[in-house]
Amino acid sequence: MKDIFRLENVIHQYSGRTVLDIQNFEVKEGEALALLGPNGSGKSTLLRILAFLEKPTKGRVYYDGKMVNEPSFAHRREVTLLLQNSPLLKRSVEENLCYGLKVRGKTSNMQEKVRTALEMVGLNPQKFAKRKWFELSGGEAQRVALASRLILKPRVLLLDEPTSSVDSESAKVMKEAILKAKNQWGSTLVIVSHDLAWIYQVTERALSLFNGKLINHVPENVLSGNWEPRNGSLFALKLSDGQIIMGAGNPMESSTALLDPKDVIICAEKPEEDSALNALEGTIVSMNLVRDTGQVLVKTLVGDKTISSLVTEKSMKNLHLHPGLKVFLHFKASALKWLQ
Ligand SMILES: Nc1ncnc2c1ncn2[C@@H]1O[C@H](COP(=O)(O)OP(=O)(O)OP(=O)(O)O)[C@@H](O)[C@H]1O
Repeated sequence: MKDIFRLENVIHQYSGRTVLDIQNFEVKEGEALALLGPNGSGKSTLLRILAFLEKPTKGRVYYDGKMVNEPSFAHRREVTLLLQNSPLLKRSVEENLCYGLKVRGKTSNMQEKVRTALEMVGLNPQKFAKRKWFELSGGEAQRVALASRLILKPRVLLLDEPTSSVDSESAKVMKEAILKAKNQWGSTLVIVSHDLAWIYQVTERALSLFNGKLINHVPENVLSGNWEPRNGSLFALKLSDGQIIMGAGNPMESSTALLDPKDVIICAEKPEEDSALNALEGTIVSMNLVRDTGQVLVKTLVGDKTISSLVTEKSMKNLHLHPGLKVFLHFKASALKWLQ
């Protein structure tokens, strides 16, 4: 598969403050990529750069193998962005859907295309085509916004928190519509979402952003705070409930550690005391099946931190894990990796 996007040494700043710093980043044509990361880590900024709505302060952006200096109409008509609450035109549903086609001069068979696009997002065309923008629920409005992108059969569909303010039925229908676009037309998908269960059902690869940097392909635990030196090469981070996380290594200037969820083991009982091993007591707050892997991403609240662990479905059943359950998280101090 060829690269549809390639970014090289991209830096983006607002008022002199660097919010993105990406050395290399590629998106393959036809793939579905998840962009994860905490609030303010730069995900939306990266999507706006990919949508050619912003030009990075420094660095090179390649689209379809060619470096883009000044984005043209041709770029923008192939790449479309859907936001959390994408505004609709103050017109009927049908007119909203036709707008993009008209701008692109694709005015043949518009009625037919409107019908297909509405059906794709689970809205009955007879019921919805003539409705005004204010005669829709939040979920329906977002589905219309998605349909108005899908009708264009976009080469690239960028989605920024597409389901965060919709009902679960709309989220399910939107997932199916997006997958159809990928499977039928080969649309490339880049999706930002905090809904891990939803995003893992749509995407096949995930990258995480932290402080504007791409750090990993799995949802990492980011443990930041005041790491204090302890005996030997151990450092300690005190949590709000008095428990302490121990990390081994040399944090230097950095005060942020990454912990792979695969390295965090869930135990029902308190493990034996060992300074090189962490054993933290917490309460499970959520559990999501990770698509195709047979693993479950379990989030546990420990003091003021939420720590994710990946467990197999089998051990989930053996341990009778469920939200609300008190558990112990077990991981080696050496499992922490320091972000420089
Ligand atoms: N137009 C802007 N002007 C100034 N600062 C901005 C602008 N847009 C974003 N920022 C800042 O850039 C940083 C990255 O923001 P961005 O919205 O890309 O993060 P995000 O990961 O999408 O966050 P969230 O998940 O909360 O939407 C933040 O510190 C934000 O305040």
